[in-house]
Amino acid sequence: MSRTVTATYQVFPTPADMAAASARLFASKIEQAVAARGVARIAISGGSTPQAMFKLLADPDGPFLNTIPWDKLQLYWVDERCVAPTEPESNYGVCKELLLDKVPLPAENVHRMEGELDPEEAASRYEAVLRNSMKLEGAESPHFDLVLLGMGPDGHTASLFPHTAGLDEMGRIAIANHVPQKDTWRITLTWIVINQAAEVAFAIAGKDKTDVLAEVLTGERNVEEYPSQLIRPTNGKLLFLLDEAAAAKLPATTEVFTTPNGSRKVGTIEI
Ligand SMILES: O=C(O)[C@H](O)[C@@H](O)[C@H](O)[C@H](O)COP(=O)(O)O
Repeated sequence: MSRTVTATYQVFPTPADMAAASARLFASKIEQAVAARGVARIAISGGSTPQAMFKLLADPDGPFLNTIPWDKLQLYWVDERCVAPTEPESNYGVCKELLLDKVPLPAENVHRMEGELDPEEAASRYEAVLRNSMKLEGAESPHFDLVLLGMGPDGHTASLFPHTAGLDEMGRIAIANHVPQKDTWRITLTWIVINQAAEVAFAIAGKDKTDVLAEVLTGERNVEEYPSQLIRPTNGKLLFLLDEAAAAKLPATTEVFTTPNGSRKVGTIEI
């Protein structure tokens, strides 16, 4: 029996409630990390799910913009499409529009993957960015305080898609991964690096994720088919922030916990 970890899942009524929980987690991890070490290192994913969180973090009337110590945050990406930062598919470009252009996060604290470059060159350069910014030596691995992930309806996370070579990369920090399903290349952190984080949180919403999430969390282990199953933090916490739709086929939650916006359901699963 290989190593298992306890995944905690918190279920919120709507995608907006789940996004609010993601924003609270983002802010609280920064506060905790800065209190402990004077700096917070967070890696974020792209796609559509994080966009509501970006808007909440940047909201001038919200609880985050003027309370997060932005100058103490070092922001990284989990993955990037191989496009220029000005393209609509760019994970960095979307985050820049919705968040970076609206918050006082110093430009030198923003570490984007250079999707406009040759994929392998971009991956190598990103490894150097991580090594330099985290002052890594030798074979030291990056340690993020938080890695925020999404999950595709095919069970991929980051840009680790089913049956792609990236799933077998164990010795690198960041790689170029060819994704035949999309006839494209992506730049992505490896699952080995993601699992070194102090906390990994999936933010997942929508009925198109119901079946795949149930497979990932309660089905047979099949990481080639469901790469999200590779995410089992070595010493960290694994959290799933879900809306009711995405969580519909998970075991009924066992407890209720309260948030600023009311009580929420929580469950745990060994994976
Ligand atoms: O570059 C990306 O697209 C993401 O990093 C990817 O892994 C994303 O998290 C999932 O595809 C879910 O995407 P949605 O949030 O759009 O469902």
